[in-house]
Amino acid sequence: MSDVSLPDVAEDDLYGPDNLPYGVYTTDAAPDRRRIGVRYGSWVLDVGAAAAAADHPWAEVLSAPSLNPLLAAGRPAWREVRAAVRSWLTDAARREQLAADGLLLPLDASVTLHLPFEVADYVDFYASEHHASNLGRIFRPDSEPLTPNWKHMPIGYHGRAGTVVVSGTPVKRPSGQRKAPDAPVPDFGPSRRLDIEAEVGFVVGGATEPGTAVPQTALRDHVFGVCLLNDWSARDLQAWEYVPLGPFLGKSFTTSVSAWITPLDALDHARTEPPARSHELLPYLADGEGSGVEAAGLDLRITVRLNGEVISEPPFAAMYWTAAQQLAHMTVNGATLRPGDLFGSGTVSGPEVATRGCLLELTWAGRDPVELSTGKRTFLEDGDEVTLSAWAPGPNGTRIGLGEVTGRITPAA
Ligand SMILES: O=C(O)/C=C/C(=O)CC(=O)CC(=O)O
Ligand SMILES: [Ca+2]
Ligand SMILES: [Mg+2]
Repeated sequence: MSDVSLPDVAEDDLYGPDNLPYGVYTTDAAPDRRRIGVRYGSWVLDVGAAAAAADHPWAEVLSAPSLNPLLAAGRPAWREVRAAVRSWLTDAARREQLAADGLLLPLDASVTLHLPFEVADYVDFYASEHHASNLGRIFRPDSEPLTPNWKHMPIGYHGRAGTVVVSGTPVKRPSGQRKAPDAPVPDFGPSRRLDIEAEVGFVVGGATEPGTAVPQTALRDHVFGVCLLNDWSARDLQAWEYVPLGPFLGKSFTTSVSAWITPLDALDHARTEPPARSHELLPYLADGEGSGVEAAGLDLRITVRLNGEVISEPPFAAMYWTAAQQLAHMTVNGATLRPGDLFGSGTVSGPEVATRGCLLELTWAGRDPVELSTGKRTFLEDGDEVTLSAWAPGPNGTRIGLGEVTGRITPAA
């Protein structure tokens, strides 16, 4: 008889057998040995060691210190590994054996989670009509809220892959050029308008050759899974620098992602129709019948907490552009994909105030502070902690947890 407590999950666990997200962890006993883990309830499976013990064909890829080799292996590998892990973890005797062998460990303080993949290229989109209209009104009050291109293509920019960090990493307040609208010249100093952006990140695998356009129908061949993403944004730096090339230093200092990557295959019950289109789309972006991709929208329910208090609940189902359209658009010019590419959805904002995904919108540029039990907030103060969490509908009324991404603001140097 083994003396380990039985690893099991309740039916309503956010991390049951229909979820099985991937992460990378170390233990206090082996702090230098990064391993790929699959989360099962409040347990983590050492999937490389479990696959090696089972002589699984993808054992070598699963024994890497990051998810990149698995991302490179492509969809057939993702499916085979997911099916194998599911079969191991839904077999109670096998689970008990894995725990007895030390391959299924409690997710406790002795386990440290790391950035699960090396980020190749990072792109951030701007796909919520509510967010884009609100930002247009705030940043460009004398123009139409949406630019003329907005409903014809998913607008995006290339971000800084090297500053993507895992949940829990402190976020140092950036310094830079700030210029108030009525000031004659800019000054330099710590951002006074530090903000969040609640987003969903899409993790890409399966490389392409230069010159290849990836159609929407290939979404599942290239999107391995989703994470939560906070695109920390210094609004004062951004407002002064962004004309005419777009966001730069105001967003490149830190981008935080959740430690667990939920496979796209775990989100089948969350698929939804995107909103109705008011403009006819070019064929490579057409949805519904024209695209061959049914229901590429996703019903993910996000919660934003500031110092533990809920300040917003952005609905991902309200996004105008889908991940399939974003993937098709970012490769339509023949740009390659690399394993580890990451694209952000853009800030997720719904139609109501309490569903807006950033403080700039929630407070209308500081005019209407958010009320916390500890006082009012316009933008973030040093010591503030922001946590995004989310879940999606799963089979039979269950919920699929998308983990959380958290970060605390530390003072500028
Ligand atoms: O409209 C602008 O000038 C700027 C918009 C953003 O800050 C958007 C951005 O990072 C994209 C997004 O998250 O939706
Ligand atoms: Ca953003
Ligand atoms: Mg960023």
